[in-house]
Amino acid sequence: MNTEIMERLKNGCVVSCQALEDEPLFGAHHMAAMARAAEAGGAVGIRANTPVDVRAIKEACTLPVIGLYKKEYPGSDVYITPTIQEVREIAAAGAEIVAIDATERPRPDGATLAELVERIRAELPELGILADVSTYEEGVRAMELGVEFVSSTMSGYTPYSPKLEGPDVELVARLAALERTPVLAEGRIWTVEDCRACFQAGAYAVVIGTAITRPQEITKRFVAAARS
Ligand SMILES: CC(=O)N[C@H](C=O)[C@@H](O)[C@H](O)[C@H](O)COP(=O)(O)O
Repeated sequence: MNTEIMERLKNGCVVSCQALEDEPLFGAHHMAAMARAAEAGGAVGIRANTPVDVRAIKEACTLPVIGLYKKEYPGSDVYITPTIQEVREIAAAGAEIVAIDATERPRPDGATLAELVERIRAELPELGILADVSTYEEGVRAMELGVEFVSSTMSGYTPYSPKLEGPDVELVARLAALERTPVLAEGRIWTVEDCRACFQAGAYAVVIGTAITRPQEITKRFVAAARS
């Protein structure tokens, strides 16, 4: 992929602008506004779900977009851009990078991670690949496949990864120590201290979602604090 875009992400904050159908801010218009706010605040990139949101965000701001397409298929637990079909749609919407599930769980179409990566390279050679992993072993495997980025996104969301309150800083540190593929820290980054800890652990960039773009969850935390 374009190395200039990789450089733009370095040492920066990526804001994940996602709202599912059952959330108050669902809709491409809201997500595009969130992306503009993130850009105004100095974010270096946006992470966004669905082709329609990616397209609206590309029109609304100038930042590189890490696109994903959450889709559930019967019989598979993999839901982040599970097959080549979703990858194609995300690329067509204008994302420079696609985030794919890179856990060891079986994909809905039976393809292995290696096969999916190979297919993306053959069909969409300009597209960067970000591997969403939940463990060190999955991160190493993704690095071996030559992806552009590995992210700690899935740590805490597979049955075999640790359930932590904050980000999995240790996973980021172990993968970053390999000095092989840029490692993004993602998942449950709630505070500036979390963010600093991830950079200190060697993160190439940090992805913050809920703490910036899910007001109902932010409200819940304050409400809980008010009652305690
Ligand atoms: C596990 C999973 O499906 N994570 C998703 C990945 O795109 C999103 O729901 C998260 O919001 C995103 O990773 C950012 O994390 P946080 O919102 O915790 O800052």
